[in-house]
Parts: sequence; structure tokens; C-alpha cells
Amino acid sequence: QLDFTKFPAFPLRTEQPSGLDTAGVRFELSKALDLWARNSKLTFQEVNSDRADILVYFHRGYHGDGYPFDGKGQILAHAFFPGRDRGGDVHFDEEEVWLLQDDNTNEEGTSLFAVAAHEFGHSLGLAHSSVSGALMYPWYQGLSSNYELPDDDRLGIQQMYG
Ligand SMILES: CC(C)C[C@H](C(=O)NO)C(=O)N[C@@H](CC(N)=O)C(=O)NCc1cccc(N)c1
Ligand SMILES: [Zn+2]
Ligand SMILES: [Zn+2]
Repeated sequence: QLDFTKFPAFPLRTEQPSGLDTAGVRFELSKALDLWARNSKLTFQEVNSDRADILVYFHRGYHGDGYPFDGKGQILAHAFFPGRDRGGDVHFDEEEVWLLQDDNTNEEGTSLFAVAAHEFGHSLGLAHSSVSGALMYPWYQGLSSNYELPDDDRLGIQQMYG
């Protein structure tokens, strides 16, 4: 289950008058979750409650969990392995330039879908993979639009959730 009620005001993009739009963010996140659901028996339901298993936040710098973000670049996001309270939660560094699907601006940025797909892997219990090309490989690799989950990641999720 995914809770979106906790979104703070989105970071304003320098070139654009408005920040990230919530609807666009939800769409990228739901695509990222769908990637895992398509390759396992997992289902996800969006709920508007703090009691959701996966809470998604955008934070900057120190934000109270001992893993401060570092401004634009380097650390892009982090997620907590499954468990109570903040288990499963995902934090995105709001100082990144997050690109949504239809962002055809030529500005440098990071695909929210790609990072979300990776982070949700952590939320579901997957650690980093040494297989280059795997979604859970530690280093960001932009994903193609009709992206399919690489074998290493699919094996990992199916070992846990069938
Ligand atoms: C030690 C961790 C807190 C690093 C952090 C991460 O792995 N979060 O899940 C992270 O943001 N890693 C960057 C490393 C980097 N700056 O290239 C990353 O891109 N991770 C997200 C990611 C997204 C999409 C694909 C892959 N393979 C990795
Ligand atoms: Zn955090
Ligand atoms: Zn990671």
C-alpha cells in the first residue's frame, strides 16, 4: 500500500514556474510499483493513511533519520527494508532535478521512475546487486520507457514473494 498524503511542497525547478506536480509524481511511482507487481504476486493499493506500509517523502539535507541527503547529485534517494514504522518508506532527495515521463525539457535531471523503481526494490527487501544492468545495481542507469525488469531483479523478488 502506498500513501501519498505526506508530500510536502515540491521543490521549485529554476527554469519552471511550478514544481513537480503531484499527479505526475504519483504516476511515476505507480509505474515503478507496477514493475514489481508485474513480476511477482505482489499487489499495491494507494491509501491515504499514515499506516500505509510504504510512505513516500521528499526531503532535503538532514531530515531526522540519520541518513542526511547531500544536495543535488550523489545520493539521490534511500529506502528502508520492510518492517514496522519507517520500514518500507522511501525518501527522495528533493534537491535533485526529478524528471517525469513527459519531461521533454533538455535540462539535466534524474528519472523519478528509475530511482523509484530501484528504491521500491529496497522497500520490498532487495539489497544492491553486483550484476551490472540490474535495477538493484548500486549506480543509477536511466531506464527505457517500455522497461522490463532484468532477470536478476525478477529472480530476487520471486524468491521473496513468489
Ligand atoms: C548508499 C545509498 C544511500 C546510495 C543511494 C541508494 O542506493 N539508494 O537506494 C543512492 O542514491 N545511490 C545512487 C548512486 C548514484 N548516485 O548513482 C543511485 O543512483 N541509486 C539509485 C538507483 C536508481 C536507478 C538504478 C540504479 N541502479 C540505482
Ligand atoms: Zn531519509
Ligand atoms: Zn539503492
